[in-house]
Amino acid sequence: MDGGDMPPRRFFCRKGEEIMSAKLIKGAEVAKEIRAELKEEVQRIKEKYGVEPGLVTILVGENPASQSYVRAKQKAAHDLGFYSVQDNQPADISEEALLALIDKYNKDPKIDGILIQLPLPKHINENKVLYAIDPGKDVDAFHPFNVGKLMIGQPDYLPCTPAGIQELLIRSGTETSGAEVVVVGRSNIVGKPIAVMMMQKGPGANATVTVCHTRTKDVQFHTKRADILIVAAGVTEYVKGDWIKPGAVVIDVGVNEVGRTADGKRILKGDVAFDEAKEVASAITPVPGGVGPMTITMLMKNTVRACKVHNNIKE
Ligand SMILES: Nc1nc(=O)c2c([nH]1)NC[C@@H]1CN(c3ccc(C(=O)N[C@@H](CCC(=O)O)C(=O)O)cc3)C=[N+]21
Repeated sequence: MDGGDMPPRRFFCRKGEEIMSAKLIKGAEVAKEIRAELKEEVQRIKEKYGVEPGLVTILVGENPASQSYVRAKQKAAHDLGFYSVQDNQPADISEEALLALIDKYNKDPKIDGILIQLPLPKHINENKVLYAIDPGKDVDAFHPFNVGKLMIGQPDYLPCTPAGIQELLIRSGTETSGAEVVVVGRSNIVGKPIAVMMMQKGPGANATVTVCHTRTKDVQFHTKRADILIVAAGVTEYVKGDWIKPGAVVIDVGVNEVGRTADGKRILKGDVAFDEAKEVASAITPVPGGVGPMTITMLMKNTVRACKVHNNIKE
């Protein structure tokens, strides 16, 4: 699926210096490993304590991409043996009714994690909704309380996509301490939190971080200096091969649907021009099969953690 099992192509870049095609950081495989670990943990918790992690995913409206993400989250929760609820609401649900729904799940002892799929319809104030989630059930870690705790290096929950990225860096053996990390994108969901996480103390971090965004004067100047380049720009194939320092590790957070196959499957491309980048980087995440599956896995991990906290399970 991630097209990565071709023999490495070799070519010569500078005098006699052999460059190989980049190693693929296969998020889909790492995600599978972690889910297998989580599944065992869920089993153990069920047997020993008689409780199961409970996750509700709330989807407002009928955006096809959102539907497909929510389906993937539900499937993952089901596969791990969670108690999982899919709550679909019409696009014209009032903000008041949505807040009431959140309150219901805040009070539901079977529910450990509440995920409200973003984006929400325009008539609903996203901030108001995110504030309404009980921070202890905020498995996305989007509530300002959890954002604040992350900022001071005391997170209860890590935001899922940044957590997945950090896990991939750790498991691929990438040295982060003292590394020049360049993040392209400043969203609240990816760019800002991953920048904060990479500069904290601790494993998979201790980096020097630069954040580029739409008002950055010379993005390439920065990306060319990166030992680790994290791209969450939301623009298809934005970063070209010659923007990358030879030997850099490239994390592509983009998920851009560029079309559909004859049988209706989504054709996805990242925010990095993969074919060029893989000839320059030492390691790179593919799209699909890179960061995306890790995001969902970290959501599962947060939900298991929430279940343990809610049931006073200390192991
Ligand atoms: N409250 C909230 N939490 C989120 O975590 C959240 C959200 N809203 N809104 C949208 C974004 C996007 N997102 C993705 C998750 C998994 C894949 C994923 O698994 N992608 C697969 C491909 C899936 C496909 O084929 O469509 C892959 O990259 O291999 C992608 C994107 C979570 N988000």
